[in-house]
Amino acid sequence: MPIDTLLSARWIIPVEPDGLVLEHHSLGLAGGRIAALLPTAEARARYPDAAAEEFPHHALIPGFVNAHTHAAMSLLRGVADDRPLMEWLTEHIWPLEQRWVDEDFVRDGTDLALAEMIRGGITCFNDMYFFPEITARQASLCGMRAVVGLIVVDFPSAWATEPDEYLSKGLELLEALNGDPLVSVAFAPHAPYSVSDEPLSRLRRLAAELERPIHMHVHETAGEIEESLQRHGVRPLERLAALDLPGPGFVAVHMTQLTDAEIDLLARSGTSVAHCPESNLKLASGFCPVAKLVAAGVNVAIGTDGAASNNDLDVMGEMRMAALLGKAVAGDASAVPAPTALRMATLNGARALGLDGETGSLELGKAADITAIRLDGIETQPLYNPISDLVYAASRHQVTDVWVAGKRLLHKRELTTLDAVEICRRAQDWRQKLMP
Ligand SMILES: CSC[C@H]1O[C@@H](n2cnc3c(O)ncnc32)[C@H](O)[C@@H]1O
Ligand SMILES: [Zn+2]
Repeated sequence: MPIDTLLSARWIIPVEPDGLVLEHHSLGLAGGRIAALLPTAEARARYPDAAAEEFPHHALIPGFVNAHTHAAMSLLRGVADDRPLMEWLTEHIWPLEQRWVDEDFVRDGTDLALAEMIRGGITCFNDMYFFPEITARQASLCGMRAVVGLIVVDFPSAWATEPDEYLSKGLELLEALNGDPLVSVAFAPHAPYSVSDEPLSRLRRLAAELERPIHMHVHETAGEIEESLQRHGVRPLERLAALDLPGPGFVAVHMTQLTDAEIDLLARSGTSVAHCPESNLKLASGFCPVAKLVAAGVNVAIGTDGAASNNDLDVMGEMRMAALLGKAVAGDASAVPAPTALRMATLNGARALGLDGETGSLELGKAADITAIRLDGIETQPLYNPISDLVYAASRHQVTDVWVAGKRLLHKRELTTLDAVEICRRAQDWRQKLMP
């Protein structure tokens, strides 16, 4: 296919190979895919007919992958701050969800999250929430890449009443999305403490048969371990291992409580960890031992969690926090260096979701999921090393342009497929309803 678009930038950071920074290079796109990566002078001579765009002060990087979120919870941002997980969930969030969550809530909350994520350079998110068909529809309408969770939980909600119904509705969605180029599904049992063995075994069999990932909160707090020891006589991961859940398609979210033997189990099984440092800090859940996991060979990705426990959907911010916190927890300033943090926020997220053949790095043949970040402002001067600036100094406000599968969703900080004014108006309506 002939090159249709040439994006020329001061820096291109492909993420694979690790740490590489290319100066004055261009990406050639063809039909929404990366078809060329070469020095700009050569690219201009070779592809004179391509639509050319210059990014003279920018780095082009792979779009960020948000490996764990609850997009629609953006409408609950700030409703119950400064509480620990179980009090936050059982006394505030779950009652609000029982009262308010319906198709309209998920539509408007997802749109708000999509707008925030795109403006933050995110091109793919892994979601877990009620009414996943609405999340899938909204992601698809705006052109975002998404993995939508087929949720399973023992308690009833406005979406389904019991595990069998959650699973059968989920399978209907899987069928409806079959062949969708941007939106796919993962099985998403909520947590070990909220899903019983029987539905876990059933979804584990389905996930293997249908080759879909499993996405679950695991070992989020010390209280979760205590409760499992009392109820089941074993720690949650041991129970999940007995049910054969850990494996290359398993995405374990949080993982703040880990023994060395458990880290070994994660590494041996090929399980990915979705690290959500800001949510873990805000709920005082604990610290994920990222440096130990990386050293053991575990694929560590980065998630924001929902906006009700964070309170933003900013993967760049999480990437910086992951690098800083990783060093502090390890007691080693060389732990989680900047290129590792950038890889966690991009390619490792794609790998956790089984999408590393498609996205997560700027490599030939992959989808053109690209983020442009301007690095000539005061905040990133003088610039010695663009990867250092991206991780330790820059912020999401420097993101100017975002493409998913070659389609530009953000142009000079303006959303091209979402109506920002209408999204804010609807968010305000919800605020009025929830807290009149
Ligand atoms: C079954 S839909 C997802 C469910 O998860 C809740 N949730 C949001 N953040 C967290 C978290 O950090 N730990 C556990 N559960 C969380 C959300 O409110 C939905 O009810
Ligand atoms: Zn979560």
